Amino acid sequence: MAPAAVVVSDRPDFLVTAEEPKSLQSIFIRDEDERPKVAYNQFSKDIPVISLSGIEGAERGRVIDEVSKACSEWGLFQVVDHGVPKELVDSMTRLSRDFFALPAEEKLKYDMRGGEPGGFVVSSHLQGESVFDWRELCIYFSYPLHQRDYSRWPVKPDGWREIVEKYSEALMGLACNMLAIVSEALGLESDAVTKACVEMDQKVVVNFYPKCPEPDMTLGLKRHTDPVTITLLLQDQVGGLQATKDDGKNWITVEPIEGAFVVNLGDHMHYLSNGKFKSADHQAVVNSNSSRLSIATFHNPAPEGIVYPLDGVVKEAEGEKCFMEEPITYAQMYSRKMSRDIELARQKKMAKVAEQEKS
Ligand SMILES: O=C(O)CCC(=O)C(=O)O
Ligand SMILES: [Fe+2]
Repeated sequence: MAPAAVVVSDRPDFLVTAEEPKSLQSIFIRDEDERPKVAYNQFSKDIPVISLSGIEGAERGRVIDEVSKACSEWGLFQVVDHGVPKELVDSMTRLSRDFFALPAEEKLKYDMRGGEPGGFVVSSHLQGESVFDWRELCIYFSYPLHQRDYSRWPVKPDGWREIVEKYSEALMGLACNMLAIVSEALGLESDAVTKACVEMDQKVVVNFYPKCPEPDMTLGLKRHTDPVTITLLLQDQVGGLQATKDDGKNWITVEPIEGAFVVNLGDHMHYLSNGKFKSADHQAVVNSNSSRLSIATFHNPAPEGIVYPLDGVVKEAEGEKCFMEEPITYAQMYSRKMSRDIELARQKKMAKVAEQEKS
């Protein structure tokens, strides 16, 4: 039964109904070149798995070397022995699943389609998408603390709010530790990246990908790079996160590792490193056997934070050039990226219409 909510866009209210759909609505069908090329459960071991055990002591040098290599090649790696308590991760996962199992009416109390800061939405919180993603999501704007708006934090299931608070704090700690390692991997002081972020902003995005009737025709989350500095992603054991390091020619499915976080560098980090470190190029695929849960925790600078290669990264004496013409703010970087994405999608759609009219 459809919920009694005011539909303010053509975005569907929810994906999961009592009756599972037998086929995909056309709004979810991707062009052939965007569809999955590798199975959701054909796992690859190419993405490095790095143990953080001993990073405050004798192991720091090893971790820096491994992170440096992974960031130059993929902008992506997994970490284990990261110190985030297992019970916290387990509670966060269980309560997240419980949230998506709530009736649509309950989830839609936090409907984000009117542009509200946080809550529930289907497909994406971004405007202007021409094809929808096969996902439901719940977003928590968690940092800076003085901007936290608890009226957008779901009260159900019981106890989730408190767990999200603890989880977001633990992940802010891990993100700062990882950014210290990344700074050192660039040959800089450990606080170089966090200083460039001024005041760190954090968003916890809980992604739920229901079973999909025609998973080969669609994506759970289209190909993208995260705009942020660093993302910490927790995924369940189903599989579906895919990455490419050669502009989409070859894709791999990241092997789910119990209790690990996938660490993703975003565009901001790519710019700070003068392109030495990649912004991970990735997507999420879905399947018809089981639903999947992932929790992406994004960390980025304040809107006025400066996007420009960090002092000391560009080795001019070695003939290296700065690859940005001028510093811009993070807000500018973000809005340019969004307009570029929308423009590319528009051009693609027009080319497709022109092609159809010819034939
Ligand atoms: O679900 C996943 O594995 C990927 C999620 C992701 O890339 C994102 O939320 O930006
Ligand atoms: Fe992402």
